[in-house]
Amino acid sequence: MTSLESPPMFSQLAQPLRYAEALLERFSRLAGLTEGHSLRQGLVEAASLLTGCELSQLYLLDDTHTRLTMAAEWHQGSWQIRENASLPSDYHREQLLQYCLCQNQILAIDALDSNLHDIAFLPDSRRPWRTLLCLPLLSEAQHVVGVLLAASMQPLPLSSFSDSLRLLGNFVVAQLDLLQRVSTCQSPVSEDSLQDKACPSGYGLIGESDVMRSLYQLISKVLHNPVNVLLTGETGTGKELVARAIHDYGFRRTRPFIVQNCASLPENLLESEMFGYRKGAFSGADRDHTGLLDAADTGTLFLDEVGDMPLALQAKLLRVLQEGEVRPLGSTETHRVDVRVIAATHRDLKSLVEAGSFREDLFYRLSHFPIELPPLQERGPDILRLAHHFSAQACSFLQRQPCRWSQEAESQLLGYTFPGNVRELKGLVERAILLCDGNELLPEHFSLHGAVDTNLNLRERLEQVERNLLIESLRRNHGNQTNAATELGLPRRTLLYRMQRLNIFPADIRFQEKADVR
Ligand SMILES: Nc1ncnc2c1ncn2[C@@H]1O[C@H](COP(=O)(O)OP(=O)(O)OP(=O)(O)O)[C@@H](O)[C@H]1O
Repeated sequence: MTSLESPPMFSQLAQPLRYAEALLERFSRLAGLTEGHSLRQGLVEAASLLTGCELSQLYLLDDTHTRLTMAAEWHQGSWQIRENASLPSDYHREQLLQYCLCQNQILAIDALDSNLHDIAFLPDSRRPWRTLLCLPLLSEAQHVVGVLLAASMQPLPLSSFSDSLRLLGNFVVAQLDLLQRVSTCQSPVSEDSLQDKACPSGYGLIGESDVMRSLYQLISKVLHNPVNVLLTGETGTGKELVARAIHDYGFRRTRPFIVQNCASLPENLLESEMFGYRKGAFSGADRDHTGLLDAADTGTLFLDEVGDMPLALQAKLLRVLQEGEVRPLGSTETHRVDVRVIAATHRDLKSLVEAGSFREDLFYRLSHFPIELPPLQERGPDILRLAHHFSAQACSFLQRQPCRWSQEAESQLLGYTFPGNVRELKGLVERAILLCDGNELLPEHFSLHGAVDTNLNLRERLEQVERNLLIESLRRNHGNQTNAATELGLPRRTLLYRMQRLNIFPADIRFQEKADVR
């Protein structure tokens, strides 16, 4: 007979082969479990029986990694149910757990001393706790996601179990993860698959509604044709995204794509940014500076908020569009550039032309090919496609499991008007993911002022609808009550009276206009 040598993992154990057999048996038992709670309980039972400890506990971090919860406990031969087993995010009172979790360090203490070690979180025992083992548990991605603890009143050599128990603990973590993934796939909400819903539908944009299909049609017409494009539509409808799509899928895709927001700089700075300057052009111009039009040469220049461009600069831009010529500040010479200009605005350029603040000739030059982006409200089921896409994106960014959507949360989104369009939806979903401790998104994770609450009676519901309409109009008019009143066909005094009656405050009118980092 050949004798089996004990692997190093078992070398310090008194009866390595018996232990290995028992461990194997636990592995195969746990592998057959298909319920999360039996797996968690199975692990603490195994840890206790394999080590001979009277106590074993499993702590797991929630999906947001802010709360550590005791997921199972085995004490004095049976599973325990403890209330309030959830610990605050810094686990500061449980220094031992904190050390193990935050440092990803195995902790084995042979002589526990309650004066030295803070062990108040351990359950009361007949005799003092004497030895303790804390093992950080890792996910497949090697992130610490929990702690397996074993404690005894006996002087046990607990460190000799640490490697094998850690393998068992990590195995259970992987099984729990698998079960969660399977349950997410089987949930009725995700029947038509999160993946399908989240898939970009055209040119990297999400949306399959008729209005979005018409948009893709228009985009396809200008991909290989260098006409100037004017993108219009409410704020947050995706104008910049479309501009990028036209560049990325068009014949200039390997060339530069430069973005300039015309509302973000004062006139002289905008001019020097766009056209560049020569050394000495103005005080402080101590060297030549290349402008954005040169940087975008052979590529695309995206001019956002073009309606805010000062009149003097509009004349210079017109010259670029007509002649392809640029003259930097402080230079007497012009040079040629080959730039495709895509302009965007959420303002009505025609009325700006009528008001004399936008040049008519530039308007016609820019709007060779106008594309209007539909407001989110007109995109029907795309609202949920986008919502699923943003939640999947946020979860993957946070390295957590995809969240399921409850039907109530979905209905609430569908009943909301989204004055900030896709940008607002994105922000709401990202916030909801952070607020969601479990893995199902519920209405309480969204603070939708405009959503219809089905518990209200008819009068209250009508008031809610009226309130939303007023807020929308005020937001559209940047808080200007006179303009909002005109838009709503009300005398201003009536608008003020209704605002007061419906408790509309300035804070309700403001919303995050530019949540995205450019
Ligand atoms: N169809 C879409 N699919 C996926 N994401 C979208 C879509 N439309 C917009 N977004 C996202 O919404 C956010 C706002 O889009 P974008 O900045 O392009 O809007 P905008 O119309 O240019 O806004 P503004 O007029 O305020 O400049 C971005 O994060 C963008 O990626």
